[in-house]
Amino acid sequence: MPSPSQFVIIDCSQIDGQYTTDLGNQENFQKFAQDLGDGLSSSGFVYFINHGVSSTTFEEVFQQSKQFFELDSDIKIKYKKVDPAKNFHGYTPPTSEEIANESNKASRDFKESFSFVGREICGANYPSETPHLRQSVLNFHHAMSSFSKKVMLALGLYLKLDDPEFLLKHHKSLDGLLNPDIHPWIDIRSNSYLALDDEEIASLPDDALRLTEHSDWGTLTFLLQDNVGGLEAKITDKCGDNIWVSVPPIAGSILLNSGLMLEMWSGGRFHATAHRVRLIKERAKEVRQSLAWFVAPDGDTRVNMLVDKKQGYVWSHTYPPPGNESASEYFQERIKGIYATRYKY
Ligand SMILES: O=C(O)CCC(=O)C(=O)O
Ligand SMILES: [Fe+2]
Repeated sequence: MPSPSQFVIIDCSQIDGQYTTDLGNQENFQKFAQDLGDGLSSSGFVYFINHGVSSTTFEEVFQQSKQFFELDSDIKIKYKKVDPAKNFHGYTPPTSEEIANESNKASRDFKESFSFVGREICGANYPSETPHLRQSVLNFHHAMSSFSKKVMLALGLYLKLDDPEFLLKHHKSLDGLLNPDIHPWIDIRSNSYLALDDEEIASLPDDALRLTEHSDWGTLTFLLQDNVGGLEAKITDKCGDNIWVSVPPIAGSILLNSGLMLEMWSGGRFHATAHRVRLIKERAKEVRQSLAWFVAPDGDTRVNMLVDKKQGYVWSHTYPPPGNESASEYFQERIKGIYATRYKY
Protein backbone atom coordinates (compact mmCIF):
# COMPACT_ATOMS: atom_id res chain seq x y z
CA MET A 1 0.00 0.00 0.00
CA PRO A 2 1.39 3.45 -0.88
CA SER A 3 2.68 5.37 2.11
CA PRO A 4 0.86 8.50 3.36
CA SER A 5 3.92 10.53 2.45
CA GLN A 6 2.98 10.61 -1.20
CA PHE A 7 0.85 13.57 -0.22
CA VAL A 8 2.42 16.53 1.49
CA ILE A 9 1.73 16.81 5.23
CA ILE A 10 1.70 20.41 6.39
CA ASP A 11 2.40 21.27 10.00
CA CYS A 12 0.24 24.28 10.88
CA SER A 13 1.78 25.02 14.26
CA GLN A 14 3.74 27.75 12.45
CA ILE A 15 0.49 29.70 11.77
CA ASP A 16 -1.18 29.41 15.15
CA GLY A 17 -3.97 31.78 16.16
CA GLN A 18 -6.84 33.66 14.58
CA TYR A 19 -7.00 35.05 11.06
CA THR A 20 -5.87 38.67 10.65
CA THR A 21 -5.28 40.60 7.43
CA ASP A 22 -1.72 41.20 8.57
CA LEU A 23 -0.84 37.49 8.46
CA GLY A 24 0.29 37.76 4.83
CA ASN A 25 3.26 39.91 5.88
CA GLN A 26 4.60 37.36 8.32
CA GLU A 27 7.52 35.20 7.25
CA ASN A 28 6.20 32.01 8.82
CA PHE A 29 2.87 32.50 7.07
CA GLN A 30 4.61 32.98 3.73
CA LYS A 31 6.46 29.71 4.29
CA PHE A 32 3.12 28.02 5.06
CA ALA A 33 1.66 29.49 1.85
CA GLN A 34 4.58 28.16 -0.17
CA ASP A 35 4.36 24.64 1.31
CA LEU A 36 0.60 24.56 0.89
CA GLY A 37 0.66 25.84 -2.70
CA ASP A 38 3.47 23.46 -3.73
CA GLY A 39 1.71 20.49 -2.13
CA LEU A 40 -1.71 21.25 -3.52
CA SER A 41 -0.40 21.97 -7.01
CA SER A 42 1.51 18.69 -7.15
CA SER A 43 -1.44 16.38 -6.45
CA GLY A 44 -4.56 18.34 -5.52
CA PHE A 45 -4.50 16.86 -1.98
CA VAL A 46 -2.59 17.82 1.20
CA TYR A 47 -2.90 16.86 4.86
CA PHE A 48 -2.83 19.39 7.72
CA ILE A 49 -1.58 18.46 11.17
CA ASN A 50 -1.42 20.64 14.29
CA HIS A 51 -4.18 22.72 12.74
CA GLY A 52 -5.53 23.93 16.09
CA VAL A 53 -9.06 22.55 15.61
CA SER A 54 -9.73 20.34 18.60
CA SER A 55 -10.45 16.69 17.87
CA THR A 56 -13.52 16.91 20.13
CA THR A 57 -15.08 19.25 17.57
CA PHE A 58 -14.94 16.55 14.89
CA GLU A 59 -15.72 13.66 17.18
CA GLU A 60 -18.95 15.26 18.34
CA VAL A 61 -20.25 15.65 14.79
CA PHE A 62 -19.24 12.06 14.01
CA GLN A 63 -20.93 10.81 17.16
CA GLN A 64 -24.13 12.84 16.72
CA SER A 65 -24.36 11.90 13.03
CA LYS A 66 -23.92 8.24 13.92
CA GLN A 67 -26.89 8.51 16.27
CA PHE A 68 -28.94 9.95 13.42
CA PHE A 69 -27.88 7.33 10.86
CA GLU A 70 -28.73 4.56 13.33
CA LEU A 71 -32.38 5.70 13.47
CA ASP A 72 -35.02 3.74 11.58
CA SER A 73 -35.28 4.68 7.94
CA ASP A 74 -38.90 5.84 8.31
CA ILE A 75 -37.67 8.47 10.79
CA LYS A 76 -34.67 9.52 8.69
CA ILE A 77 -36.80 9.90 5.59
CA LYS A 78 -38.71 12.76 7.28
CA TYR A 79 -35.54 14.84 6.83
CA LYS A 80 -34.99 14.01 3.16
CA LYS A 81 -34.13 16.93 0.88
CA VAL A 82 -37.37 18.16 -0.70
CA ASP A 83 -36.04 19.91 -3.79
CA PRO A 84 -32.22 19.56 -3.81
CA ALA A 85 -31.53 22.11 -6.57
CA LYS A 86 -33.33 24.79 -4.53
CA ASN A 87 -32.23 23.70 -1.06
CA PHE A 88 -29.52 21.08 -0.61
CA HIS A 89 -29.94 20.90 3.17
CA GLY A 90 -31.16 17.55 4.48
CA TYR A 91 -30.88 13.80 4.39
CA THR A 92 -29.88 11.77 1.34
CA PRO A 93 -30.94 8.10 1.59
CA PRO A 94 -28.69 5.34 0.23
CA THR A 95 -28.30 5.11 -3.56
CA SER A 96 -30.22 8.30 -4.39
CA GLU A 97 -27.25 10.12 -5.85
CA GLU A 98 -25.71 9.23 -9.17
CA ILE A 99 -22.43 11.07 -9.38
CA ALA A 100 -20.98 9.37 -12.43
CA ASN A 101 -22.40 7.12 -15.11
CA GLU A 102 -23.44 3.56 -14.61
CA SER A 103 -20.82 1.94 -16.85
CA ASN A 104 -19.10 0.49 -13.81
CA LYS A 105 -21.66 -1.81 -12.21
CA ALA A 106 -19.70 -1.66 -8.99
CA SER A 107 -20.24 2.06 -8.74
CA ARG A 108 -23.45 2.18 -6.68
CA ASP A 109 -23.01 4.62 -3.84
CA PHE A 110 -23.21 2.49 -0.70
CA LYS A 111 -23.75 5.49 1.49
CA GLU A 112 -26.25 7.82 3.12
CA SER A 113 -25.51 11.39 4.11
CA PHE A 114 -26.83 14.52 5.75
CA SER A 115 -25.93 17.93 4.29
CA PHE A 116 -26.03 21.02 6.46
CA VAL A 117 -26.08 23.85 3.95
CA GLY A 118 -25.79 27.64 3.85
CA ARG A 119 -28.06 29.58 6.20
CA GLU A 120 -29.74 26.33 7.28
CA ILE A 121 -26.56 25.57 9.26
CA CYS A 122 -27.70 28.28 11.70
CA GLY A 123 -31.39 27.42 11.44
CA ALA A 124 -33.69 25.02 13.26
CA ASN A 125 -34.11 22.42 10.52
CA TYR A 126 -32.28 19.60 12.33
CA PRO A 127 -33.58 16.18 13.39
CA SER A 128 -35.40 16.46 16.72
CA GLU A 129 -34.28 12.90 17.57
CA THR A 130 -30.63 14.06 17.91
CA PRO A 131 -30.90 17.28 19.94
CA HIS A 132 -27.10 17.84 20.19
CA LEU A 133 -26.41 17.50 16.49
CA ARG A 134 -27.10 21.18 15.76
CA GLN A 135 -24.64 22.49 18.36
CA SER A 136 -21.94 20.07 17.21
CA VAL A 137 -22.35 21.24 13.60
CA LEU A 138 -22.29 24.91 14.65
CA ASN A 139 -19.08 24.38 16.64
CA PHE A 140 -17.50 22.61 13.68
CA HIS A 141 -18.57 25.39 11.31
CA HIS A 142 -17.11 28.03 13.59
CA ALA A 143 -13.75 26.29 14.01
CA MET A 144 -13.39 25.43 10.34
CA SER A 145 -14.32 28.94 9.11
CA SER A 146 -11.45 30.45 10.98
CA PHE A 147 -8.98 27.84 9.74
CA SER A 148 -10.15 27.96 6.13
CA LYS A 149 -9.76 31.74 5.98
CA LYS A 150 -6.04 31.28 6.63
CA VAL A 151 -5.86 28.65 3.91
CA MET A 152 -7.59 30.94 1.45
CA LEU A 153 -5.30 33.88 2.18
CA ALA A 154 -2.30 31.57 1.74
CA LEU A 155 -3.55 30.48 -1.69
CA GLY A 156 -4.01 34.13 -2.72
CA LEU A 157 -0.38 34.78 -1.73
CA TYR A 158 0.87 31.68 -3.53
CA LEU A 159 -0.91 32.72 -6.73
CA LYS A 160 0.60 36.22 -6.31
CA LEU A 161 -2.79 37.86 -6.73
CA ASP A 162 -2.72 41.69 -6.71
CA ASP A 163 -5.10 41.42 -3.80
CA PRO A 164 -4.18 38.29 -1.79
CA GLU A 165 -7.58 38.51 -0.11
CA PHE A 166 -9.42 38.27 -3.45
CA LEU A 167 -10.61 34.71 -2.82
CA LEU A 168 -11.75 35.60 0.68
CA LYS A 169 -13.81 38.47 -0.73
CA HIS A 170 -15.80 35.91 -2.73
CA HIS A 171 -16.30 33.69 0.32
CA LYS A 172 -17.97 36.18 2.63
CA SER A 173 -20.02 33.28 3.97
CA LEU A 174 -16.92 32.36 6.02
CA ASP A 175 -17.56 35.53 8.04
CA GLY A 176 -21.24 34.92 8.56
CA LEU A 177 -23.85 32.77 6.89
CA LEU A 178 -26.62 35.19 7.77
CA ASN A 179 -25.24 38.13 5.77
CA PRO A 180 -28.38 39.15 3.78
CA ASP A 181 -26.28 40.26 0.78
CA ILE A 182 -24.97 36.80 -0.04
CA HIS A 183 -26.25 33.38 -0.96
CA PRO A 184 -23.95 31.05 0.99
CA TRP A 185 -23.16 27.60 -0.48
CA ILE A 186 -21.04 26.20 2.33
CA ASP A 187 -22.01 22.55 2.72
CA ILE A 188 -21.06 20.40 5.69
CA ARG A 189 -21.72 16.82 4.64
CA SER A 190 -21.74 13.97 7.07
CA ASN A 191 -21.33 10.69 5.15
CA SER A 192 -22.09 7.22 6.45
CA TYR A 193 -21.08 4.30 4.22
CA LEU A 194 -23.26 1.27 4.83
CA ALA A 195 -22.07 -1.88 6.54
CA LEU A 196 -22.64 -4.86 4.24
CA ASP A 197 -23.45 -8.46 5.12
CA ASP A 198 -21.57 -11.58 3.95
CA GLU A 199 -23.94 -12.21 1.05
CA GLU A 200 -23.67 -8.65 -0.28
CA ILE A 201 -19.89 -8.68 0.07
CA ALA A 202 -19.59 -12.00 -1.77
CA SER A 203 -21.72 -10.70 -4.64
CA LEU A 204 -19.46 -7.70 -5.27
CA PRO A 205 -16.42 -7.62 -7.56
CA ASP A 206 -12.97 -6.96 -6.09
CA ASP A 207 -12.97 -3.43 -7.47
CA ALA A 208 -16.31 -2.45 -5.93
CA LEU A 209 -16.66 1.16 -4.79
CA ARG A 210 -18.49 2.77 -1.90
CA LEU A 211 -18.46 6.14 -3.67
CA THR A 212 -17.93 6.68 -7.38
CA GLU A 213 -15.21 8.75 -8.99
CA HIS A 214 -15.87 12.49 -8.99
CA SER A 215 -14.24 15.90 -8.55
CA ASP A 216 -15.66 18.32 -5.99
CA TRP A 217 -17.43 21.36 -7.42
CA GLY A 218 -16.55 24.12 -5.00
CA THR A 219 -13.34 25.93 -4.08
CA LEU A 220 -11.90 23.80 -1.27
CA THR A 221 -12.94 20.59 0.47
CA PHE A 222 -11.69 19.84 3.97
CA LEU A 223 -12.22 16.18 4.81
CA LEU A 224 -12.14 14.12 7.97
CA GLN A 225 -12.36 10.37 7.72
CA ASP A 226 -12.53 7.62 10.35
CA ASN A 227 -9.96 4.81 10.31
CA VAL A 228 -11.77 2.41 7.94
CA GLY A 229 -10.01 3.74 4.84
CA GLY A 230 -10.72 3.31 1.15
CA LEU A 231 -10.34 6.89 -0.11
CA GLU A 232 -8.29 7.05 -3.32
CA ALA A 233 -7.12 9.91 -5.56
CA LYS A 234 -6.32 9.79 -9.27
CA ILE A 235 -2.86 11.25 -9.78
CA THR A 236 -0.39 11.32 -12.64
CA ASP A 237 2.72 9.24 -12.02
CA LYS A 238 6.27 9.98 -13.18
CA CYS A 239 5.59 8.30 -16.54
CA GLY A 240 2.57 10.50 -17.16
CA ASP A 241 0.05 7.69 -16.51
CA ASN A 242 -3.06 8.22 -14.40
CA ILE A 243 -3.05 5.93 -11.37
CA TRP A 244 -5.27 5.52 -8.31
CA VAL A 245 -3.45 5.87 -5.01
CA SER A 246 -4.67 5.48 -1.47
CA VAL A 247 -5.31 8.61 0.61
CA PRO A 248 -5.15 6.85 3.96
CA PRO A 249 -6.55 8.14 7.24
CA ILE A 250 -3.92 9.93 9.38
CA ALA A 251 -5.17 10.32 12.93
CA GLY A 252 -5.79 13.93 13.93
CA SER A 253 -5.22 15.32 10.44
CA ILE A 254 -7.50 17.31 8.14
CA LEU A 255 -7.28 16.56 4.45
CA LEU A 256 -7.67 19.31 1.87
CA ASN A 257 -8.45 18.97 -1.82
CA SER A 258 -9.17 21.53 -4.50
CA GLY A 259 -12.47 21.78 -6.36
CA LEU A 260 -13.51 22.90 -9.84
CA MET A 261 -13.82 26.57 -8.85
CA LEU A 262 -10.26 26.75 -7.54
CA GLU A 263 -8.99 24.91 -10.60
CA MET A 264 -10.56 27.57 -12.84
CA TRP A 265 -9.45 30.55 -10.74
CA SER A 266 -5.90 29.23 -10.58
CA GLY A 267 -5.62 28.55 -14.31
CA GLY A 268 -5.11 24.84 -13.63
CA ARG A 269 -2.38 25.17 -11.00
CA PHE A 270 -4.64 23.53 -8.44
CA HIS A 271 -6.28 20.60 -10.14
CA ALA A 272 -9.68 19.35 -8.94
CA THR A 273 -8.29 15.86 -8.54
CA ALA A 274 -10.76 13.02 -9.04
CA HIS A 275 -11.30 10.77 -6.05
CA ARG A 276 -13.46 7.84 -4.99
CA VAL A 277 -13.95 5.48 -2.07
CA ARG A 278 -12.99 1.86 -2.66
CA LEU A 279 -14.74 -0.87 -0.72
CA ILE A 280 -12.05 -2.59 1.32
CA LYS A 281 -13.59 -6.04 1.62
CA GLU A 282 -12.01 -6.82 5.01
CA ARG A 283 -13.65 -3.66 6.42
CA ALA A 284 -16.92 -3.88 4.49
CA LYS A 285 -18.92 -5.12 7.48
CA GLU A 286 -18.16 -1.84 9.25
CA VAL A 287 -19.85 1.47 8.70
CA ARG A 288 -17.38 4.07 7.40
CA GLN A 289 -17.91 7.70 8.37
CA SER A 290 -16.49 10.87 6.85
CA LEU A 291 -17.19 14.55 7.24
CA ALA A 292 -16.66 16.96 4.35
CA TRP A 293 -16.60 20.74 4.67
CA PHE A 294 -17.23 22.10 1.18
CA VAL A 295 -16.24 25.75 0.87
CA ALA A 296 -17.84 27.31 -2.19
CA PRO A 297 -17.99 30.85 -3.58
CA ASP A 298 -20.87 33.10 -2.56
CA GLY A 299 -23.78 32.56 -4.94
CA ASP A 300 -23.42 35.62 -7.18
CA THR A 301 -19.71 35.02 -7.90
CA ARG A 302 -18.59 34.53 -11.51
CA VAL A 303 -15.48 32.41 -11.53
CA ASN A 304 -12.93 33.29 -14.20
CA MET A 305 -9.18 32.69 -14.39
CA LEU A 306 -7.19 35.06 -12.19
CA VAL A 307 -3.77 34.13 -13.48
CA ASP A 308 -2.45 32.97 -16.84
CA LYS A 309 -3.27 29.43 -17.77
CA LYS A 310 -0.65 26.94 -16.62
CA GLN A 311 1.33 25.76 -19.61
CA GLY A 312 -0.37 22.86 -21.37
CA TYR A 313 -3.42 23.10 -19.15
CA VAL A 314 -6.76 21.91 -20.52
CA TRP A 315 -10.09 21.57 -18.72
CA SER A 316 -10.56 17.81 -18.62
CA HIS A 317 -13.67 17.25 -16.51
CA THR A 318 -16.99 15.74 -17.50
CA TYR A 319 -18.58 18.85 -15.99
CA PRO A 320 -18.47 22.08 -18.03
CA PRO A 321 -16.12 24.82 -16.79
CA PRO A 322 -17.64 27.53 -14.58
CA GLY A 323 -17.62 31.15 -15.73
CA ASN A 324 -20.63 31.70 -17.95
CA GLU A 325 -23.01 31.77 -15.05
CA SER A 326 -23.05 32.61 -11.36
CA ALA A 327 -21.84 30.07 -8.82
CA SER A 328 -25.46 29.52 -7.73
CA GLU A 329 -26.56 28.71 -11.27
CA TYR A 330 -23.54 26.46 -11.76
CA PHE A 331 -24.22 24.44 -8.59
CA GLN A 332 -27.93 24.15 -9.37
CA GLU A 333 -27.07 22.58 -12.74
CA ARG A 334 -24.62 20.12 -11.15
CA ILE A 335 -27.21 19.11 -8.53
CA LYS A 336 -29.87 18.50 -11.17
CA GLY A 337 -27.35 16.22 -12.91
CA ILE A 338 -26.71 13.95 -9.94
CA TYR A 339 -30.39 13.50 -9.20
CA ALA A 340 -31.50 13.25 -12.81
CA THR A 341 -32.60 9.64 -12.84
CA ARG A 342 -33.18 8.47 -9.32
CA TYR A 343 -34.47 11.29 -7.20
CA LYS A 344 -38.17 11.95 -7.49
CA TYR A 345 -39.17 15.39 -6.31
O1 LIG B 1 -15.87 9.85 2.24
C1 LIG B 1 -14.84 10.28 1.72
O2 LIG B 1 -13.72 9.98 2.15
C2 LIG B 1 -14.92 11.17 0.51
C3 LIG B 1 -16.20 11.90 0.39
C4 LIG B 1 -16.26 12.76 -0.82
O3 LIG B 1 -15.42 12.70 -1.68
C5 LIG B 1 -17.36 13.72 -0.99
O4 LIG B 1 -18.32 13.71 -0.17
O5 LIG B 1 -17.29 14.52 -1.94
FE1 LIG C 1 -15.49 14.45 -2.98
